[in-house]
Amino acid sequence: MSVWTIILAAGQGSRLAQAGLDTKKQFLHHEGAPLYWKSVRTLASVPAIKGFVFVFPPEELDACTKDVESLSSTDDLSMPCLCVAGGARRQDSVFSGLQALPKACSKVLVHDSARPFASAKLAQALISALEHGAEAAIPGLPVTDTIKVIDQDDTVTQTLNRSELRAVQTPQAFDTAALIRAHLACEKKQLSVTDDASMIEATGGTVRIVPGEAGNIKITTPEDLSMLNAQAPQTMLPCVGWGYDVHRYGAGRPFRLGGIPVDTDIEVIAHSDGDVLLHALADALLGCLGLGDIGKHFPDTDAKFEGIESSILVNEVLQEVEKKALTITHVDLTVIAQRPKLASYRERIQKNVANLLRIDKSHVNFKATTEEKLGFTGAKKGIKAVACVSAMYPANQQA
Ligand SMILES: Nc1ccn([C@@H]2O[C@H](COP(=O)(O)OP(=O)(O)OP(=O)(O)O)[C@@H](O)[C@H]2O)c(=O)n1
Ligand SMILES: C[C@](O)(CO)[C@H](O)COP(=O)(O)O
Repeated sequence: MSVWTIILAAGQGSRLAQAGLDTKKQFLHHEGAPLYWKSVRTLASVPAIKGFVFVFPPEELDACTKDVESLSSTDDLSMPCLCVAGGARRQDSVFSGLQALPKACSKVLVHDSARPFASAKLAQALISALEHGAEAAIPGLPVTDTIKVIDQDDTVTQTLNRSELRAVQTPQAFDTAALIRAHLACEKKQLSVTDDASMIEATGGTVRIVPGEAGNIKITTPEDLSMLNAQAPQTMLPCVGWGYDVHRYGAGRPFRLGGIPVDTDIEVIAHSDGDVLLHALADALLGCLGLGDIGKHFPDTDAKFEGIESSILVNEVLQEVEKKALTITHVDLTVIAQRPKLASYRERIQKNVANLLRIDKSHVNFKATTEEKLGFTGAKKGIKAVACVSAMYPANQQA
């Protein structure tokens, strides 16, 4: 059985926008990734699931497609991820997703990215429920409030028998062909619905209920946002990484420090661009991550790093920082050189490193010193740099 999952992330989040939230809820940052990715991390562990189709707002499709590629490679997700543009209504977005499914996909889960806490066990139970011949299986919880029907004047017209009621959630599981048929039929009848199971019901199919999960809430209002933090209590622990690098002076690369070109006739011998400060910084970041050193990640025997800008190397290390949800808190950088004089570059280097690390410049300290004409720096044969990075990492993860 080939099961794919459609992750719906094309909504406008208008109820939260009205409450002043600038970012659409599916793109809120959560556990080091956009919220929509949380469900992928959960559902990818279900053996029957073979791929994902993401539905994004059309205006954000290109940027989101790149993000999905990068998240998928960071998480080593070994299954296909397709991205398509959604429509005005939820059901239009689902239909876009259905059209992107491969022919081999016999069953499909449709899931709101706004429900980030659905479990893999729930998805598995839904898939199993389909095996007994139903066109759809959906999670539902008994309602605990008494539900009244009202008219336009807010007058109660009926009290429903709550033992017959279920509050339904996503993911909802479907026989793919049946769901496509139901969508086409509802489109013809111009039927607007709030979930996909309603379409199966409207076209005479069978929808089974499996027990839903109390924690599987849909982030809809500002009150729900507090659940994001409540669900992920983050105890952060401190760590420190230290980096050191040396470059010899001689005919080679133009002098750069902290990503800034330095106006001097001194050149640096190097395989990369020879930015000794960014190399020390990259080593210190790798130190925090427990991932060795830049020699291991970017060997100077590899032609692809020849002449490479060191900020590119730092950016690659920063992807690891992101992956481990490390928060960089402070950076202290020291350059040791007899020449050139560097005092006038202090602010530019500080600002550039802060931009590179996406932290405030008040947390980047840059200083330069000499070794009183001693040693190889004193003899003006080369330059060295040391970097110290302080960071915080989530306690539930190795630094
Ligand atoms: N045109 C739409 C509308 C909704 N959704 C998705 O459907 C899920 C459930 O919808 P809802 O919670 O209503 O999200 P929004 O439509 O974004 O929120 P709002 O109704 O407040 O605008 C969300 O994951 C949302 O991204 C979608 O993909 N395409
Ligand atoms: C599909 C759903 O999550 C089931 O509860 C719900 O109907 C979506 O409704 P919304 O108004 O699009 O949030």
